[in-house]
Amino acid sequence: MELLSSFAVLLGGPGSGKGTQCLKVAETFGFEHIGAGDLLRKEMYSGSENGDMIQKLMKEGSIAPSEVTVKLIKKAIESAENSKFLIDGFPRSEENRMAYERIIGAEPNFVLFFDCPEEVMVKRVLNRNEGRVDDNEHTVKERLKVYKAITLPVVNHYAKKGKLYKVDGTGTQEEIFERVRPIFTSLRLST
Ligand SMILES: Nc1ncnc2c1ncn2[C@@H]1O[C@H](COP(=O)(O)OP(=O)(O)OP(=O)(O)O)[C@@H](O)[C@H]1O
Ligand SMILES: O=c1ccn([C@@H]2O[C@H](COP(=O)(O)O)[C@@H](O)[C@H]2O)c(=O)[nH]1
Repeated sequence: MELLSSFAVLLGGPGSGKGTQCLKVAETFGFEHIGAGDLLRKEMYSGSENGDMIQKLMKEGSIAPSEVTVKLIKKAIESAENSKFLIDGFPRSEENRMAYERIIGAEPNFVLFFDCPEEVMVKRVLNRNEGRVDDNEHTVKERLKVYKAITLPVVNHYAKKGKLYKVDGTGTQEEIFERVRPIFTSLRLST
């Protein structure tokens, strides 16, 4: 897709801090932040025909069909004025990744992976207090199972390709951003 000049992906478990760090990167380095979960939540509340299906999957901690998520991401890329994108929380499965590569025709320049202990991630999710349908003890446990079985293979794929930057996801938001900042500074992605 010609609209993409730089394309970074942020992955990590539930509550690892992807969304929080994406906002800081977007503001500091001028990227367009595309949150896959945010797009799905918007679709869920829009009254679309997929709304009930998305809500059910989110409550279960499962992953939405690739065509649905890729279509939403494609639309967000096409309607953005920016050509530098941060994709937050996608691809979540090898199937997601392959669908994205087939439909959008692009691979990320690099991938940040937030490495965070489970107990820290669970605590953050349960304290989030944003009224999300998946911020409860049952769903976070299911999300962790999905993350380990289905998302970590994607992380390993990018590691094998030499595209993965592993970031310690513990500490304060500011401490984590000071680990993220040099990665974006040193890569000097095109504008
Ligand atoms: N370093 C941090 N220390 C304490 N709390 C944090 C930190 N980073 C983020 N949080 C808080 O933890 C919660 C989860 O963070 P965030 O939404 O960024 O994670 P995420 O990886 O995008 O999660 P999810 O995949 O569930 O959407 C939020 O309430 C956020 O404000
Ligand atoms: O690519 C994606 C991204 C998200 N989901 C579903 O949404 C929730 C919450 O996602 P966040 O990125 O943490 O906001 C996730 O557990 C999935 O149910 C998805 O299906 N595909």
